[in-house]
Amino acid sequence: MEKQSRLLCSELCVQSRLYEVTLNCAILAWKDIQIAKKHTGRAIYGAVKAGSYCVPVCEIIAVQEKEDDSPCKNTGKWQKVPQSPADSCQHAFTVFYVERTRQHCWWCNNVTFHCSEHSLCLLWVQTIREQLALMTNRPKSLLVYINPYGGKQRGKQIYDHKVAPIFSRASISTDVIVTERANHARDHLKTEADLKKYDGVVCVGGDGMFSEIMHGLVSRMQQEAGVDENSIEETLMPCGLRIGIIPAGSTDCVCFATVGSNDPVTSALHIVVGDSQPMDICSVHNEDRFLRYSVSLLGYGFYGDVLTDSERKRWMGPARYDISGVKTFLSHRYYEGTVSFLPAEGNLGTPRDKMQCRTGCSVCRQSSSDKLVGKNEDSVSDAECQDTWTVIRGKFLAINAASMSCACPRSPKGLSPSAHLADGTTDLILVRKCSRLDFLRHLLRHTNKDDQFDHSFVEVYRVKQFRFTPRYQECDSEVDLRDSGATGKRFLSQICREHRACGCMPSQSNWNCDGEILPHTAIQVRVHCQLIKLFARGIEEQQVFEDPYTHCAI
Ligand SMILES: CCCCCCCCCCCCC/C=C/[C@@H](O)[C@H](COP(=O)(O)O)NC(=O)CCCCC
Ligand SMILES: Nc1ncnc2c1ncn2[C@@H]1O[C@H](COP(=O)(O)OP(=O)(O)O)[C@@H](O)[C@H]1O
Ligand SMILES: [Ca+2]
Repeated sequence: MEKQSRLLCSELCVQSRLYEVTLNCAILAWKDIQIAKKHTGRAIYGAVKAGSYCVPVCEIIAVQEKEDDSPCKNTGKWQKVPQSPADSCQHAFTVFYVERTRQHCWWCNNVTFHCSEHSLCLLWVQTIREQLALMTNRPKSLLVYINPYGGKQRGKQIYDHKVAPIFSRASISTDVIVTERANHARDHLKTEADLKKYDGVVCVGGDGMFSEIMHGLVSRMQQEAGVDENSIEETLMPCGLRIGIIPAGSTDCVCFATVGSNDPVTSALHIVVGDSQPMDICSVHNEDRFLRYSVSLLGYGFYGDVLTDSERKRWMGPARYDISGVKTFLSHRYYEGTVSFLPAEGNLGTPRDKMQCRTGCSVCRQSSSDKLVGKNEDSVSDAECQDTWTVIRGKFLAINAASMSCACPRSPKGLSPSAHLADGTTDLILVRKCSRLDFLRHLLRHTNKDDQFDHSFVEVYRVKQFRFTPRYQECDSEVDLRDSGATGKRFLSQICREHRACGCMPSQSNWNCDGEILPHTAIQVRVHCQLIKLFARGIEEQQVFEDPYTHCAI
C-alpha cells in the first residue's frame, strides 16, 4: 500500500499530554510522544499501538474551534508557571468522529487538541474542513419525514434528541415534516416536494413509513420519466436521491438488514458520512394493474395472516406481532394455489450457499456491472418465449419472497440469511402443509443458528419473477374456460364441482407487502435490480482490518 503524503504534522496536547498529530488525506492520527519513545523498537500486537489513535478522515463528522478550557488558559487570575509543553497550549479544536461500539452500532466520539498558537489551531481546523469538503458524497440538505405514530410513538422524540444534534453538528440543513395522516409523506413526495433542493430523504419510522417514502420517490421518478408503472414489462427508472432510515417503528427490518442494528444514532452517522447502498425493488401487479413495490418481505399465508390480525391490535405497539404470531401459529391455516417462477441464472449464488451479503458484497457488485451493460434485464416476454418458468402447485402454510435477508431483532439472521440487497433477485420460500410441530421447528430456526430451509416441507428458490394464483381463482378461470368451450383441465373442473357440492369456499390469505396488506391474492412480481439507494453500507464484517502504517482500522 502506498503511503499517503502528510498534509499536517504538529505536536499538540490532548488532556495535558503531548501527542504527535498527523493528517493525510485518508487518516488523522495522534500518538503519545512519551509512550512512543518508551516502546521504540518493541513490537506491539493489536489493532492500535499503545498511546496511538487514528480516525479515517471519511469518518470525521465535524471539526470545531473550541473555547479553550485548558488548565493554562489566561483567566486573569493567578496561574502556575508552565512546567511542561502541555501547560502552554492555550488554543483548542475538537474533532468529532465515528467510533464503532457493540453489534454494528456507531456513536459520535470526540477528541480535543490544544495548541500553543492560535494560527496553528486555525490551520488545523481549516485543513480538516477542506478535506471534509472534498467528500462530495456527503449530504448537505435533507428532507425529513417523521411518523409520530409508528412503533412506540417515539419518532419525534428520537429525531429531536438523538438525530437532529448530529445533523446540526455536521452542518446539514434539514426541512422536517411530521406526518399528519397515513400516506402524507408518499403523496407529498410524489406530487409536491421540490426534490432539487435536497441531497436525500430521511424517514423516521418503521418499515411501513419507509415503504411510503420509497413509493413516493419511485413513483415520482417514473412519472417524470414517462414510465408506465402498470406494465410489468417496463424497465423502471432508478432514483437518484438516497433514503436514510432512522428506525422508530415496530420491526424496522429494512434498517436492521442494511445497517446491522436498529440504533437511531448509528443510522444518523451513516447518513452524515454519505454512505450509499443500492437496493432491489419488486413491483407487484395484478393483471395489468400495478399494486405496490416491495423491498423486504412479500408473504402469503403465515405472515399475511399475522399482519391482518395485528392491524386490529395496533394500539399494542410492537407487541401486537407477538400476540398475532402465536394466534396465527395456533390456527395452522394452509392455502392452496399455484406458484410459477423464473429462476435466477448466472453467478447469483443460491439461497442456501451461506454467502451472506455484507459491505462491498461481490455478488451485488457483479449485478451492478451486469446492469450497466444491460445483462440482467429479462423482459417478461423474453422469459415466456424461452418457456423457462417452473410451476409448483400445492398446499402451503406460507409463501414468502425475501428480496433481502429480512434480518430484524426477532430474527437476527432473517427469513433468508443469504439473500442479497442488490443482486436483482428475491428468494422464494415455499413452506408446504406440515404438522404444527414441524412448522414450529421451522419458525424457531429463524431465531437460532440452525438452517430453516433444512426441512422436507420447505423449498427455496432464487428467482427474478414469480406469480401466484390461489386455487379458487384457478377454478374461476376454469369456469370461464368451460363456458367458452375450452377443454383439457379436467382435474380443476373436478375440484370446482367438489366445492359446489360441499358448499365450502377454499380459504384465502392476504399478501403482507413490507407490512402493508395487498388488496389482491393473485399477483405477478418482478424484481428490479438496484432501483433505489439508501444511506447505508450493508452490514460490516466484524473483522477489523489494520492499516500497516497508522495501525488504524480501515
Ligand atoms: C413461534 C416463534 C415465531 C418466531 C418467528 C420469527 C420470524 C420473524 C421473521 C420476521 C421477518 C420480518 C420481515 C419484515 C416485515 C415487516 O415489513 C413488517 C412491517 O414492519 P413495521 O412496519 O416495522 O411494523 N413486519 C411484520 O410483518 C411482522 C412479522 C412478525 C412475525 C412474527
Ligand atoms: N401521521 C400518521 N398518522 C397515522 N398513520 C401514519 C401517519 N404517518 C404515517 N402513518 C402510517 O403508519 C403506518 C405504520 O408506520 P410505521 O412507521 O411503519 O410504524 P410500525 O413499524 O409501528 O408499523 C404506515 O403504514 C404509515 O403509512
Ligand atoms: Ca435481492
